[in-house]
Amino acid sequence: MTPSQRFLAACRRQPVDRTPVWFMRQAGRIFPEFRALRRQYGFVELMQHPDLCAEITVMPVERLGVDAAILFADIMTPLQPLGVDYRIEPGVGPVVGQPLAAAADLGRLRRFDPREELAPVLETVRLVRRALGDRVPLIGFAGAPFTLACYLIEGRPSREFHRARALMYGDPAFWHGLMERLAETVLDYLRAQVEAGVQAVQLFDSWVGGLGPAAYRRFVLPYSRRVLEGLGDLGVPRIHFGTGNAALLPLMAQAGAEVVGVDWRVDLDRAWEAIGPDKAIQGNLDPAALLAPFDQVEEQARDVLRRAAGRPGHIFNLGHGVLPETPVDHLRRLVELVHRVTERPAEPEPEPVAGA
Ligand SMILES: Cc1c2[nH]c(c1CCC(=O)O)Cc1[nH]c(c(CCC(=O)O)c1C)Cc1[nH]c(c(CCC(=O)O)c1C)Cc1[nH]c(c(C)c1CCC(=O)O)C2
Repeated sequence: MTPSQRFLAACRRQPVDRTPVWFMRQAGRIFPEFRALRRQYGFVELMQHPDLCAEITVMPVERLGVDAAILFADIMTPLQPLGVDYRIEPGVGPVVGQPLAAAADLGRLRRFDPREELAPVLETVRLVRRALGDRVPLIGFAGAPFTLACYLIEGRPSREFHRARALMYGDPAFWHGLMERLAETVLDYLRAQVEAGVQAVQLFDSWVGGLGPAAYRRFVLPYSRRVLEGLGDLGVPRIHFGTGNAALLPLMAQAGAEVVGVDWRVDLDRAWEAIGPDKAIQGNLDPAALLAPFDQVEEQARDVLRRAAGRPGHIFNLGHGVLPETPVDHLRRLVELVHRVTERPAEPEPEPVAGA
């Protein structure tokens, strides 16, 4: 098995020579070169430069030795052609110019072809595939309809997304109309990424943990399912990630992905029981552990691996994105540790059959 096959094999719960590892938010923020670029370009402007985005995407593969690259873009990227004006404010996050408040606002959302209006992102995919060759696969991604709806309604990051949740219960016609448009947009965008060459996709539902299971089932699951099932004919593994509420895991596992990404608030073995043995699992080291001395990182990482117990279908990752102040060297040593601890003897070559 070559390193290039490890990640995709684990997504399909096939045996691997070492547990594959990559980190959410590995592209950008932790590298000084990225911070220098950001002094030159606004985040949205940077998206118009496929050559630079490709370079940022490939950087963690070279520096950290991870088993997959993730496209450098943002969950907000497809919202601009949809007609939503936003900026990324350093230290805050996405800020939307005119948040949506009622069904009448849905008329502001445009229909668009991602192949045309997000051409620079798709060009980044093609450049990265060329640069990586068969070293490691490239993961594409999008924000899930719920998490995007939260930003569109609140207008900026919020701890609990009260306004979004209130509108969800109080104006279901608006809510379902918005979720339908977002599901359609995200599906079309992800299909375009796969056509351009991404080899797996991750749907980020970062803020979904603010909901309980009944609300999730009614207001969110149908739309995440529409996106994930709508990719089914393309044959690429689908990863479905959410944070904050382990009680949602059995429902998230029903949305149509092969892999469920779990945060650090649940033990990996318990999470695997919750999603079922027919799913692969991704996670779940606490990103804050990486700010501690490396012997603590090692202890926490070994605990995750012990709970995975060598079962096929574990992709090592953090429970959420890499924190910006994480020492790059800790990440590099963590990749090496996961590979070393999980190394399995190569499968013996089958004996040639005499006379065949
Ligand atoms: C909620 C969310 C966002 N963006 C994303 C999510 C889902 C994952 C998660 O929950 O962490 C996803 C994302 N954003 C970015 C990527 C690129 C690939 C990667 O490294 O994983 C990915 C996969 C680049 C980025 N997206 C952003 C940056 C920092 C931009 C800057 O330099 O100002 C990067 C590298 C901006 C952004 N974009 C967002 C926030 C909250 C912020 C600001 C805070 C931050 O730095 O994380 C929204």
